[in-house]
Amino acid sequence: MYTTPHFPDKESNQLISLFTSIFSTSYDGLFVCDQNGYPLLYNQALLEICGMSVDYMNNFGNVFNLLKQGGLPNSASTVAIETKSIYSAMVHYYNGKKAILSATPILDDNQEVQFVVTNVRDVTEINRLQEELGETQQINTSYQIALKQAQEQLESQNQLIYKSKVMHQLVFLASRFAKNDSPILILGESGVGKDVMAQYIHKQSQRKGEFIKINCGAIPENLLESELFGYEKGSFTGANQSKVGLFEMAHKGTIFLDEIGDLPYPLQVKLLNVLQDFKIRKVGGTKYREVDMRVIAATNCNLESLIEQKKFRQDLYYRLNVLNFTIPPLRERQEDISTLLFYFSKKLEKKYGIEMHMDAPVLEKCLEYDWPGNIRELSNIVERMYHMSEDGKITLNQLPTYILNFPKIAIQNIDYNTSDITVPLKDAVKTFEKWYITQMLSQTSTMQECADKLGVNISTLVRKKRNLSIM
Ligand SMILES: Nc1ncnc2c1ncn2[C@@H]1O[C@H](COP(=O)(O)OP(=O)(O)OP(=O)(O)O)[C@@H](O)[C@H]1O
Repeated sequence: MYTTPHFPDKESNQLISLFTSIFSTSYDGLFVCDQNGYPLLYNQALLEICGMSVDYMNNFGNVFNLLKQGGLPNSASTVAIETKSIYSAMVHYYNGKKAILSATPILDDNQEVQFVVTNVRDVTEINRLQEELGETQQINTSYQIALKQAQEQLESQNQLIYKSKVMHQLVFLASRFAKNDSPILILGESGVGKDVMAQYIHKQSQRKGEFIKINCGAIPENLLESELFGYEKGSFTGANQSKVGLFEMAHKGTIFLDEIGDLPYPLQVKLLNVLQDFKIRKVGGTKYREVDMRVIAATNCNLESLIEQKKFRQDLYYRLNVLNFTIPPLRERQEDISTLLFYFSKKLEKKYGIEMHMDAPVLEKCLEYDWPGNIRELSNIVERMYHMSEDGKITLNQLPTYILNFPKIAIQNIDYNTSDITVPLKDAVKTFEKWYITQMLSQTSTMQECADKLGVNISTLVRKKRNLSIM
């Protein structure tokens, strides 16, 4: 301690009152005991930190006994008395407070302990803040991991991007379907994302095997069977060695049968047999093998109408249709248009390194357009606009004219009494046709009945439905 010339006389009462106020105004607990651990002095802060009363302090005897009886969780004074040196420790009091104790022995001329002065600093709040900080850091780390995963997902191929409520509900349903092994039939127009959805279901499932995709319409009929089932060596001319089929490759995984409506009729019964007992036999083989696979099929055809036309087996339809959902066309989920525009432009920016800036009228036009090719078409348009633009700036000039001139009309809105007709005849006829067929479909129970009432044959109706994007 340092004093100045103004310091009062050592004997004065002023000095005692000065020390008393220092003691009582200290935020730290102060405790002074003699060489036997009997308390001599303490302050209010000490009582609050340790959770003790004046009565208790006056009557507990010495600190050694108190410690033995468990009245204190820890004591620094006793150690300082025994070791004659300064001792610090951390203590967690019974009232929940945490403190750092620092006990300093005061030695006489013979180096014997006369007193011990203990400083008790409440660190409960600091500890709490430290814990909070630790927790915040942990949360922060987990957010960073989640953000990184989201970023990786965005960068990886075949991502399912959506914002609309209807897609949220579908993805939720798909996640539930992913938990079991029943066949799933995914319906929807071309380019709506059936393939992406099938992959999503596989990723969400516990299936460790591969996701195998086959486009049933793209492989010639005579090759399809051997592709699906595999073949044994010598089973036909050119089969120089045996080949594993796609069903077998999908063992423990998922087989995705795209364009199932195009599966040749004779193969449909073979697929049905596989779906019933999950046993396959290679072409030219004699042995059956069990396959554990999940089957997801997809089509943009109206299977019910194909059944009516005897082009698709009803029993196979029932087997495939255990779980099903229809992915709506893009024009019915406008919220997804801007999200997908943003997603595809980010992908291009990443690939080519030039930022893309889209004028607001371009987005408006994209929202008005009906996207018959759905997301596939949207993705292609974004790519085209990007490559046609100068420095990534997209204006209406980069939009194809058919989107630019696309009429946003609804048949119900055409005013037949006005002379101010601006819609081209071709578009007006198309819009009317779409409205008329939709009305007729809603009033009839089968495609055949609808075709009969419209006076067209069923294949015309199917073609018109597809061309006019009628679901
Ligand atoms: N929700 C989506 N998010 C991001 N990309 C998508 C989404 N849906 C589809 N795509 C992309 O659009 C394209 C067409 O999707 P996909 O092949 O899944 O459609 P489909 O319905 O299976 O079409 P088809 O009936 O012609 O086989 C693909 O490039 C796909 O990556």
